[in-house]
Amino acid sequence: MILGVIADDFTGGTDIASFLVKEGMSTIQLIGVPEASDPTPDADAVVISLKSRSCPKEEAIKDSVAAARYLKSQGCKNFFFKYCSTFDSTEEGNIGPVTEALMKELNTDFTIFSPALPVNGRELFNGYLFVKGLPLHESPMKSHPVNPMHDSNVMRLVEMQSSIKCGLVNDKTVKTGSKAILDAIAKLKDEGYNGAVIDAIDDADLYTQGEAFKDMILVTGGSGLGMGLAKALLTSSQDVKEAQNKGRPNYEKTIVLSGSCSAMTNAQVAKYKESAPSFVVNIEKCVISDEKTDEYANEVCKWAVENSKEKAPLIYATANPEALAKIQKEYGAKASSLAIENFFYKLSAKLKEAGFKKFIIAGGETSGQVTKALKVKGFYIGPTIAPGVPWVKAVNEDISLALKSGNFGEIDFFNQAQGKF
Ligand SMILES: Nc1ncnc2c1ncn2[C@@H]1O[C@H](COP(=O)(O)OP(=O)(O)OP(=O)(O)O)[C@@H](O)[C@H]1O
Ligand SMILES: O=C(O)[C@@H](O)C(=O)CO
Repeated sequence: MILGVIADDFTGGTDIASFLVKEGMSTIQLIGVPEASDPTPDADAVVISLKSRSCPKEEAIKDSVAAARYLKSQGCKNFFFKYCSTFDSTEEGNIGPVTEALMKELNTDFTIFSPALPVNGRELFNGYLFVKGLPLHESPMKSHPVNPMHDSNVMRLVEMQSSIKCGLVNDKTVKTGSKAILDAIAKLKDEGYNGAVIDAIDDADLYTQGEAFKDMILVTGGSGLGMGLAKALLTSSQDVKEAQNKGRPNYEKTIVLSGSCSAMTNAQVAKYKESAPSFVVNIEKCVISDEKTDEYANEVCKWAVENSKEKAPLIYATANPEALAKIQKEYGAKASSLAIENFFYKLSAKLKEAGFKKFIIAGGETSGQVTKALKVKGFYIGPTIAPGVPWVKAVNEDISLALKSGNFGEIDFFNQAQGKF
């Protein structure tokens, strides 16, 4: 194994995995930490996807350290803690605490924070994160249902969450080259820093970062750095098609499930509804009780079977910021999001029983629930649908999935995913 990745959610895991595969690294993604007795994964890169992004820091630390220990036991020397390119972690978030715990576990005294993903509009300049040209706290991320972002300064976010003293390597230094980056880090270390945010405004910056950090035991960041690191770590050129083969999708009964309320998913849902059968989830029916949710999931599954024609039917809870604020006021933010997640969990198990084999899912948490319900243990990473969204094929079931991060993909994504790959 060349690289071990600990991803804090499912779509985040498939996102980085797709960039690794695109550089020619054969990659397998595992759901949660495997048992020691499970077969050793045979791939250049192993991505362990957790569901730790929004959970209390103690739980996130426990799961992330367990993942690091497993990777270590498989001979891994290069570790990557993958979180969202929009940081998705408020003052109370766990990126800082998990990073500190991983540094301790891996016995290293310095790491870097590099969330940028320019191909999807997430750029870092002077330590400030921008989303499609807007500072993070002014972007649609300000009204995220679980992690609303109110600060765009990544150094400040890291220091608010942890005891890491976090400096900056700015874009001017990155553009000077990998040696300049390492010199800047040596200087920061002398000044007592044990972490640094690294700017990147384009892919070239990320390849330079990969070159600089290929010998760093632990790096943290988004899938952009994964691309840079994969290129730097691979010693010979690889056959990308070959690396993607095991993850190519089957062509069977397909369903689209959307539990993301991101701006892009709202637009994608609106577009897809124009030409495909669609069903909007009634939150009221999901908050009453587990039993009622189960009954409701049966009803919705029946609708999906009856409406499974040429185009895959869409079932969505996706709401715009105003509608979401109203729901959250009425039922509570946590209670409503958990109720929707529980609904998608129940529904997907029923859809599988009803013969659906291809799942296109929007939203990281939602993908986590669906994957769990489908009893998928891991995936082979296949061809890319949009930057950061590959088709993946379950290692233990005849099921293909496209797990889309909330804001990823173009407006016609749900149609594109149903094309030929
Ligand atoms: N109508 C709704 N009312 C309340 N909560 C909702 C509604 N629709 C979705 N949610 C909740 O919002 C959350 C969306 O998170 P999810 O991770 O699935 O999407 P995302 O944050 O846009 O994606 P990503 O993490 O990949 O960027 C989930 O917990 C989901 O249950
Ligand atoms: O980094 C990203 O933007 C995505 O992989 C993600 O983590 C969103 O859930």
